[in-house]
Amino acid sequence: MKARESALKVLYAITEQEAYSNIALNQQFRAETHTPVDKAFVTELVYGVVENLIWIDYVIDQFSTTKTIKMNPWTLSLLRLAIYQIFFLDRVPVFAAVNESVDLSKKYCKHTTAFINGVLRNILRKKEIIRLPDKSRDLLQYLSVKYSHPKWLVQQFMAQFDDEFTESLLKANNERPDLYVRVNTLKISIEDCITALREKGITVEQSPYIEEALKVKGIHTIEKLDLYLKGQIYIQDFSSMLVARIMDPHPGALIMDVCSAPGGKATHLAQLMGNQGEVVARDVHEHKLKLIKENVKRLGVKIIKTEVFDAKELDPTMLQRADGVLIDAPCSGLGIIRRKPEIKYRKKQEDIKELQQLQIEILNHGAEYVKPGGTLVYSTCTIDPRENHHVIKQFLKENNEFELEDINEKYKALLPGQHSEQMVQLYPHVHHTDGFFIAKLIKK
Ligand SMILES: C[S@@+](CC[C@H](N)C(=O)[O-])C[C@H]1O[C@@H](n2cnc3c(N)ncnc32)[C@H](O)[C@@H]1O
Repeated sequence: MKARESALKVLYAITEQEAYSNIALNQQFRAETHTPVDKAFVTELVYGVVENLIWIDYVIDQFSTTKTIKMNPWTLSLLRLAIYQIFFLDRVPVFAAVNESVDLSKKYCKHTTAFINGVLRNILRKKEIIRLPDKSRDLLQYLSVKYSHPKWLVQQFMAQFDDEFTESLLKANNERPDLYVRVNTLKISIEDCITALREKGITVEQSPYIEEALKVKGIHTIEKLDLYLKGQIYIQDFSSMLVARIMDPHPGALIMDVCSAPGGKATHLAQLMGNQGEVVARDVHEHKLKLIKENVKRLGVKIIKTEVFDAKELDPTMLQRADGVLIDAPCSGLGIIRRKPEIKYRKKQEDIKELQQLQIEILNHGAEYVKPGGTLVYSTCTIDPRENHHVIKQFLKENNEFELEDINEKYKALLPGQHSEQMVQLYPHVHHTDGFFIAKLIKK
């Protein structure tokens, strides 16, 4: 199958069947063989279209008599694919972008071939006259179309941040994130890992903040690398690595990770503990425990005990026993739009309130497992204060036996950028990491 056809199928799965971009791409690559260059092209097309969906539809709606909302999904996907290539990919000849969409329509939506051809040629003829909404008259509409974020989300960001900050954030959300791997020091030294990666022709930059965090460039499929298969590296964003570092567990400790699948932070905790002590890794979804177990095995971790457990329930057998409890809470994911661009179209305003309730409930139960003098770490991959600062403030109001530790003071050396509060909030456009939040509380 050719690259554009694969991209079309993945796009259809994302927009019509609620698939996640990364999972749908992996499934397509398992089903169809592509060269590394083609895989990179399919990935670029899929992410590019999803990131710019509102802008692309805005353009189509200006030139088509049938509006996008009423279009057959295959027709719409083919138009979106061609338009992304015409406007965003200089290296793709315009005729190739148009002809391939027209050709594919003969297989997927025969009755609209002439329509697709007509709309695309119309856009090509008049593309110089396309105008964004007027920024000075309607900033909200302008930002929503230009950076393809739904209006409610832009409005929410504008209420939380100033206009300049909001625009930089929206822009960064459409950029590709850096790829980080964590060196699994249970299996290889950092130096040897860097050397081995470089020998494969991979560009490696060691983080100045966390020594085991390596920024890597120039790899097509990291999962096929020998180092990966041998469990010497784990794919994990820098911001996620901060969590285990800030939990700062000692060898021999008992740590509970109550929302732990697929086990990124749990395995990092075990690594920092030198495989001594115990990490109880729980998740509510039984099928996700398999992912933790696979990672544990590959990484050579010996101290993780996996358990299915709903963190909304209280476990009376664990009360005040843990040295550390990690709540890496389910959240809106508004900090990882760069990785999963479909998040911005799927989340709804009302989801945030529901999530906040769940987060508070899980945090309250997790707190019960912390022994006096022990640690409670709360983290999310969102930038919404209602899921972050507000959750912690409410918790502290109701639990005066806990107090905030000043992460900024104690772990300054680990943190990129300037921070002015005890909790840490990272933003993609400021810190070049995922949007991420961490708070650390100590039980008196
Ligand atoms: C942010 S992810 C955890 C990522 C993980 N800590 C890591 O570093 O790999 C949140 C996890 O919480 C789990 N989850 C959601 N609701 C839960 C609940 N009520 N009890 C336990 N786990 C839950 C989800 O299945 C998901 O795996």
